Amino acid sequence: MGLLQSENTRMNGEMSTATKRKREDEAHRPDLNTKRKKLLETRRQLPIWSRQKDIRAAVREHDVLVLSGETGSGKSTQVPQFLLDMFKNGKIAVTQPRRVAAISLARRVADEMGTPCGSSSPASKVGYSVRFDQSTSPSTRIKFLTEGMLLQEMLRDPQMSQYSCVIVDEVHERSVNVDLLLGFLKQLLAERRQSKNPLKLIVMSATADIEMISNFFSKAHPISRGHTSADTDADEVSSEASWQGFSDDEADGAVSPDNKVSICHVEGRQYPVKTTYLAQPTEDVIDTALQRIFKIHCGEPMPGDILVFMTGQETIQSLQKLLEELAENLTRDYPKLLVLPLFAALSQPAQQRIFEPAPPNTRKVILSTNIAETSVTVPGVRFVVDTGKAKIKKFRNQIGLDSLLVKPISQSSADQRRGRAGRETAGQCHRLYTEDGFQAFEKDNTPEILRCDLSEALLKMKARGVDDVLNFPFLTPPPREAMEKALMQLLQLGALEEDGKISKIGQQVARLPLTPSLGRVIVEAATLECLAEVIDIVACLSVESVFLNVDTEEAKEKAQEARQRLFRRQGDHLTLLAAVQAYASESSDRRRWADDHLISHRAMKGAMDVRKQLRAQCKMANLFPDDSGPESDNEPPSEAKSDDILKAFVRGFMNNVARLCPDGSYKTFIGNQTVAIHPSSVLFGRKVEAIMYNEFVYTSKAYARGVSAIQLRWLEEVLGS
Ligand SMILES: Nc1ncnc2c1ncn2[C@@H]1O[C@H](COP(=O)(O)OP(=O)(O)OP(=O)(O)O)[C@@H](O)[C@H]1O
Repeated sequence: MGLLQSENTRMNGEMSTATKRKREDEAHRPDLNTKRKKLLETRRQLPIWSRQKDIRAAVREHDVLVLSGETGSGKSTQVPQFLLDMFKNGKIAVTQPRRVAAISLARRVADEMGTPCGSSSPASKVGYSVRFDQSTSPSTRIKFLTEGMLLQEMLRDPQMSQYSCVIVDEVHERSVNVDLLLGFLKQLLAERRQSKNPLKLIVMSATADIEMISNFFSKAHPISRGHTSADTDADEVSSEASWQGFSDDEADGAVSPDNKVSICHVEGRQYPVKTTYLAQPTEDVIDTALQRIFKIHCGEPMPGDILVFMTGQETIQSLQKLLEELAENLTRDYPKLLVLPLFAALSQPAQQRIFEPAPPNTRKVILSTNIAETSVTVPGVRFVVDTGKAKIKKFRNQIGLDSLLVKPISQSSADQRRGRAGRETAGQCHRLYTEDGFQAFEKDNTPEILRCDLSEALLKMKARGVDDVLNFPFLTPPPREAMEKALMQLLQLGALEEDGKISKIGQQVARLPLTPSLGRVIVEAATLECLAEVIDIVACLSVESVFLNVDTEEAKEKAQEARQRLFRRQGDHLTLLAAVQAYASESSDRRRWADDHLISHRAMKGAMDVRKQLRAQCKMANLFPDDSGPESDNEPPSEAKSDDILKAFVRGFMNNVARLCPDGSYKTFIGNQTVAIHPSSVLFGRKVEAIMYNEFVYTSKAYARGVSAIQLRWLEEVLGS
């Protein structure tokens, strides 16, 4: 009876929650509708609007459409909506290179369609899926995903049966993931062509090599005709009803499956962007950026936010500090400045702050890496300041590792950056390099597949059943040597069997949203029964730096004192664990605790999010010893467990081990390169038998970051296992 009663109460509770949600949905509906109607006016002005019939016809005609069009012409937001009615029985997937774009586009398209976004309501038609954050509903019809997430989905459902159409957006970025996706999709198109559920593919970009992509899929059949935003075809957009219904008779089912490719080009951009260059190259780009930002701020009328493209987190944070100091001295004659950073390691909510309007009489200045370069529209931005540089991942053969190097961007990237202005009104793009400098940039981005470690890509291919990776249909085949190296690494990790087939461990690693090395660490930790602790550390490694940078001597002393209790003599990994555990067990005021310890509260919140997601994923994969998941949250590990934690890391990072040499330097096992412990490490200045590190960075010299002391005999032990 008691059970029944509580069951009843639970059901009543559920019913009332469902009813409440329905009521809330209904209460919001007029709002959503008003917003939709208002946005419809804006959408009608987009250059792509008048091309909807062409685009639908092209999709109907062939399985593949390659669509090019200026930045801001409306590709990412409009094409999925144009096609929605053609695919009544399946979803549309839209891939993006980065999560910030996937989320903001999902929100925008949901607003344009007058539907709630993501998991906020079971009726929501638009959702998104990015690493560590999935937000969809049972009614999702259009799903924005990062390329990596679609690849993950492909492992679970190789036929991608839930999708009738895949849109691969911003293909010019040529990440490894996009190249892999195109190869898989080419194979899948052929397979599904024979089935009752054929697949359609649309590949889009403003700056990609259209011919090369269309040749990859097949011979091209151009259907393009010159068209500008002024050529609006009145019939097509005459009323809201025609937009809603799309019941034109060519719609459903009328497909002509073949392996030909349609090409469509949308001409015209909505608003002009004035581009300026420096007369002379600059020596100090941060200082030049600072001056330019203030020149715009003090000289240009409000409103008008500024988006600045920088190289990475460190340069962003130093410019942010300078800007904020100077902004304090501005007289009341000028508006206030609100400086917002944007880089990949920032937590999702912190990234989303850039989309919120600035307070009254305040100009937003967003300091971003290239993650805001494509696809995003930051409302309010009129001015783009481009330093012309980015951090690029490059595989260094000698040391067998990826490292990040600061390099000039490509012309295509520069045009994408410029394209972030002129989206809501006329804009300006301030290029902090000369016009000759621009001409000297490479035309397109070098495909990542030609310059980075391929182990993650190859593991994904193996997990998807591609055994003969050397003969995979790559858009640009990577060098054979790089492939062989990656296969060797996977073999070392135990992710492949001797015959090259994926192992059970490999399958487990491939399903985790982590690099093969970190994934292998997790699987090893499960065996060594220290999974909860290792997840805490991996969570910290997946977010921005947890320990705040301190630059003055005084701040350094203060930090040293405050953090003393957290520091572990074994190095950074166990120190991070101590920090997460102390933060998680702080029950009164976590923010104050973080401030007192000069720890980033934002990073810690992000790490807690990642920890939650990773725990759930490991539980699903039965990696915890029992069903219950991690037992205790915050118990400091014993000495033996601490060793096991580090051994788990050694298993995944065997190639990142260096031993102490008689001259006091550390030399890598592979490549015999000298590597110094980074000043940010708790091991900085210490001499230990050997070190293991997560990252290799090359600035003034070669540094190891994320470092712990290890014993050389562990290597044998770990390899033996
Ligand atoms: N979040 C937003 N807020 C305000 N306006 C937006 C937003 N998202 C899109 N828009 C408007 O819609 C237009 C089209 O955006 P969309 O992303 O579809 O263009 P695109 O052709 O894909 O551009 P790109 O190649 O630069 O990604 C923008 O120029 C802007 O006017």
